[in-house]
Amino acid sequence: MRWETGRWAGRSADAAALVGWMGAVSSEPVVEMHGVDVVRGQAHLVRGIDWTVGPDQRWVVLGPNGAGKTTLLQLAAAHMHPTRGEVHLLGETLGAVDVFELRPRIGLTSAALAQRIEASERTGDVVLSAGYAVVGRWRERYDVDDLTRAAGLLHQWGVAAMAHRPFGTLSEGERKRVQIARALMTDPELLLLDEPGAGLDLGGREDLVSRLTDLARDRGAPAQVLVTHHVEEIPPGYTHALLLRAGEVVTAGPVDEVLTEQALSHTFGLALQVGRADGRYTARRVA
Ligand SMILES: Nc1ncnc2c1ncn2[C@@H]1O[C@H](COP(=O)(O)OP(=O)(O)OP(=O)(O)O)[C@@H](O)[C@H]1O
Repeated sequence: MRWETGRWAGRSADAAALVGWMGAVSSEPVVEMHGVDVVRGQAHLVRGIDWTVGPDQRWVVLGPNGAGKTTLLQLAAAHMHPTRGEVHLLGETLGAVDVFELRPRIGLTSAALAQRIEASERTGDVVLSAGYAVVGRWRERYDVDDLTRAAGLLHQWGVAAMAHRPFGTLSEGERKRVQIARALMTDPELLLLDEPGAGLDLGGREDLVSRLTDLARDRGAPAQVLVTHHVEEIPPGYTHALLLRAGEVVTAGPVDEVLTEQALSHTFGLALQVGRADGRYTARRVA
């Protein structure tokens, strides 16, 4: 397999400039949802969703447990179809496109995906096998470009030293970074991160936020959507926010305009005091 551009590994200054120029030229939305409902039995998982993600935008999706965040991400990953409404991804329409052709263009990390990785799988293979959208090596063939790209991503995400170790022996923080490297392996146009900070200690979270900040600020990087429960996990460089409560959008737009005390308090159903320093947010209950 081959990739046309080496966005992440060993990119030259000329190539970086070219990618930046191409990003500026292509302003087509990567995600567009209109009036989207997902219904299971009597339950509305999400309702009336209107949402557009541009190619150079970085979105955080915030909301309490059960708000519908994972459902929204599953739609954006082409892993779920809407019950009503329209979902357009990378210029294609869900329901009128072969999702198996669409999915390699979208990088996804989620707890459900992580659970499918065998503990005995070698860490390097976890990243490498993303090119075939499989978990676990079998009889796929990889060329030197594949190996170079996987090695570059393992290095970029600080897990190169563990490439030969079984995935199950890695710490939670290391596993999270390996999953992001895997999600980037196919050079996706859209990167979806479902709670990448879950289960990390303070050091692990800070390390992840700092790496995600670098990725957010990389002009050649894909559009990004990060789901979290915690404003502390929002990497500086994220441009937009969508607040979700009981399956409905509370508000969505530029991050500074959306993350107000009023909107966050309504979203989480408790009075919150919100702080911001050096591009990072904090929130705590009003005493
Ligand atoms: N198949 C289903 N049938 C009925 N209800 C469902 C189904 N799948 C999910 N739900 C419900 O839909 C709601 C939204 O679920 P979703 O996983 O999208 O929320 P979430 O915001 O990601 O939650 P969390 O933060 O806890 O992960 C939840 O109340 C969940 O119980």
